[in-house]
This record gives sequence, structure tokens and C-alpha cells, in this order.
Amino acid sequence: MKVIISETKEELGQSAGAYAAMIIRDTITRQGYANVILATGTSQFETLNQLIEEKDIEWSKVTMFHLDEYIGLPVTHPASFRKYLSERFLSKVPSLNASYLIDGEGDLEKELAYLAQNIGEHPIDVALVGIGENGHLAFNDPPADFDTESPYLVVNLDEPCRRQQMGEGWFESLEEVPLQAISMSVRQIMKSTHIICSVPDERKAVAVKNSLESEVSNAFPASILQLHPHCAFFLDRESASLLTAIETANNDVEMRK
Ligand SMILES: N[C@@H]1[C@@H](O)[C@H](O)[C@@H](COP(=O)(O)O)O[C@@H]1O
Repeated sequence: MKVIISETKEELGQSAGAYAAMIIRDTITRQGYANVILATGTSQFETLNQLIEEKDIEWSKVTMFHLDEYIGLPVTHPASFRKYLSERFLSKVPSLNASYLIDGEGDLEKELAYLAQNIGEHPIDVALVGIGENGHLAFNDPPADFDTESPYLVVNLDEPCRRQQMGEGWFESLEEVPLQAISMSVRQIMKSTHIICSVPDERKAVAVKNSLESEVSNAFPASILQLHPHCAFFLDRESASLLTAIETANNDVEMRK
């Protein structure tokens, strides 16, 4: 596990985006294409801003999968993750080989089968993810299902998760936040060759500490990332502020001044 602590969230994004770009370029050079997973939410703002600025990525050789989406939320709603990825990423880079956005508005069984078939045919080279204030990975709130083999599943969103979405300004009231989502499963995320976890902000400090310094447990869903062989955490001073053991443990910790 690699932990890179930057001074600010802007520097965090620059480091994480540049690191993702390096992996995508190297993967395309080696195998001719790259399959990536992109996350959404405020945690990804700076990382995606950097990724779209990166030069020399052959985007036509990149296939993109989408981490999670609300059920029943129109694509025109400000909180729609399809809208987010279309506006903040897809419209800012040249055309990709393909992008598999999650549609949570139609026939869910059909959508789950469609996504499962396509991701099954595209082993993932790099996944960009975030961590929720409740420690969730994608929309797998605690206690997360660490066992399901399904690549995507329908999940119930707990109140802390829904409050976080409202607190970030995506919704005007708690009642407006959907109760369910389609989420990529924990096992599917863990199959990615590389995982890049971008987590800025003081409000994530407890989740970061639990994810990095607690025992692996589905009570802290993102703690499973400790078991991944090529996972890099990009933190800022604030999100890293409660870490203690990590700086002295046998980890690859890089402090950015
Ligand atoms: N569903 C999103 C994920 O795509 C994201 O990676 C993670 C971190 O969230 P945020 O960036 O809002 O803090 O959980 C969110 O709720």
C-alpha cells in the first residue's frame, strides 16, 4: 500500500491524476488498450481535473466503467453521476473506445446483467475510487457485502451516506436523496490491477483512519483496500490528520511539502 499525503486537495488531485495517467499510458503501451473505472463525488473533483489535463493519453484506446449511480434519479438531476461523468470527464477528453455509464432509471435486472457482461469482458487495469464519510467504498455502506460475486448490485443507502450527499449540496433535503443505488461490488473493485483512492477533506479523517489503521472489516468497507497489492491512497493534510500508526508502519508513505 502506498500513501501519498499532500498539503492541499489541489496538490492531492495533481498527484493522483498524474499517477492515474501514468498507469493508463503504461498499460496502453504494454497491451494496446486500458480499462478504467471512474468514481464521482466531491472527492474526485481535483483528480479528474488533473486527469483531463494530462497529455499523451490515447483516449480512443480507453474503455470506462462507472462505479455507482442512484436508482430512480433522472439524468438531468444535479446529483446524477451519469451527468457528473458526462460533464466533468467525457465531454472534456477525446472520444473513448467505450463508456459504460450506469442507468438507474430503467429495468434494473437488465441493467445489472448488461453491466456484468461488459465488465466481465474487460478486466480492469485501474480503478479510481473515493471513500465516504461512513467508510463506504462505492455505494457499499457498512456492513458491506464482501462476499458477493456479482460485479454490480442494488444497495440500500444508509442515513449517514444520504446525509453526506445532502451536506455536499447535491440535494436540497434528506427526503430527496434516493434510498437505493446500483453499486459496483467490493469484490469487483478489488479485481482491478491498480486502485487509486483519492480522499481529501477533514470530514473524511475518521474514515481514513478506520480504513488504513483498523483491522479489515466490513464495518469499515474501505479497509479491504489494505489487502490490495497495488493500492495507492492520495490524502491531504486534513484527511490524514488522525493517522498515527501509518507513518511508522512498514508502508510506502510519501509526504509532500
Ligand atoms: N458514490 C460516490 C462514489 O462514487 C465515491 O467514490 C465515494 C466518495 O464520495 P464523495 O466523493 O462524495 O466523498 O462515495 C460516493 O458516495
